[in-house]
Amino acid sequence: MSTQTETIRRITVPQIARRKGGTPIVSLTSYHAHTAAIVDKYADFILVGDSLGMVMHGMDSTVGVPLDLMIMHGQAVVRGTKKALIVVDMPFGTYEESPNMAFRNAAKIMKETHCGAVKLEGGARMAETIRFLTQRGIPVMAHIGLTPQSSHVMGGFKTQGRDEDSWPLHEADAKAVAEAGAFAVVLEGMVEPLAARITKQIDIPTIGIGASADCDGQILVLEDMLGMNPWTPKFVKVYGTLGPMIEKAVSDYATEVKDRSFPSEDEVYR
Ligand SMILES: Nc1nc(=O)c2c([nH]1)NC[C@@H]1CN(c3ccc(C(=O)N[C@@H](CCC(=O)O)C(=O)O)cc3)CN21
Ligand SMILES: CC(C)C(=O)C(=O)O
Ligand SMILES: [Mg+2]
Repeated sequence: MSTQTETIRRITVPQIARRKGGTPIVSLTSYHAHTAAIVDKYADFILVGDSLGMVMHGMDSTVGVPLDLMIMHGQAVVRGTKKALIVVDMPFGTYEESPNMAFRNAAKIMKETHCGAVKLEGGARMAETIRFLTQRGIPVMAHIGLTPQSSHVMGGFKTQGRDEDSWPLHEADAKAVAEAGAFAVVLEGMVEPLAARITKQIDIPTIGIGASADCDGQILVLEDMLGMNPWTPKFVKVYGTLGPMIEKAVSDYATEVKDRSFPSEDEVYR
């Protein structure tokens, strides 16, 4: 059980906010208790991302992810960790309609998972909601640039800011979420110079994914950097080879079952 005191012992929202311009903030996603326990040793915050719909459940976008699924994975990650701040993504359709709706669903996520903050997608258009939530006790991480929940409007997962004429809009989004009280903002899938500019223009930490090394922190999807994802966008650096390792283990097992070398003396009861 995660008690209130344990929650306070974790890295806090103000501690993350104070990292602006300091040592880069380390973050990864996690959806699973045991892997989150490993990530917890190194990450400042862990995101239970709605990318779990695609990674864990084979969906082709994040649009179909239900709130209850986010809550179940959020609970798993909170149970498996003790140090990192846990941030849970609000899934599509649970916050856009009104600040009231957003508060109701964000409060449900926080009460049922004991996470420390929520994240939602959108810039200027979500500013009123971000202010409403933070003023009522719910810390909000914002997310601008490539916002996967809007992929149907954008026509896919498209890098943002390729046309310099669009930069003022992205800069206005960043300023609007900072001004509204977001404690940090994810900059996803935008050209490097735009992400670097935004990082200088606002006083909350920027967390980059497919953005810039000048961001105040970086995040990747854990399974992508572990080498478990068959498709990897350009911004992913693959640090591990879990896909091939799983394949080797499963194929060795299949061979040994068929030739009856598993189970051996060591794995049976006498
Ligand atoms: N496993 C996983 N990793 C992620 O980073 C991730 C998800 N899932 N699901 C939600 C979103 C979707 N994301 C994506 C998915 C694909 C591209 C992609 O294919 N990008 C192209 C660039 C296209 C362009 O430049 O317009 C690429 O080639 O990298 C980018 C972000 C990031 N998020
Ligand atoms: C990629 C990160 C920022 C995210 O929103 C997710 O994993 O859902
Ligand atoms: Mg997400």
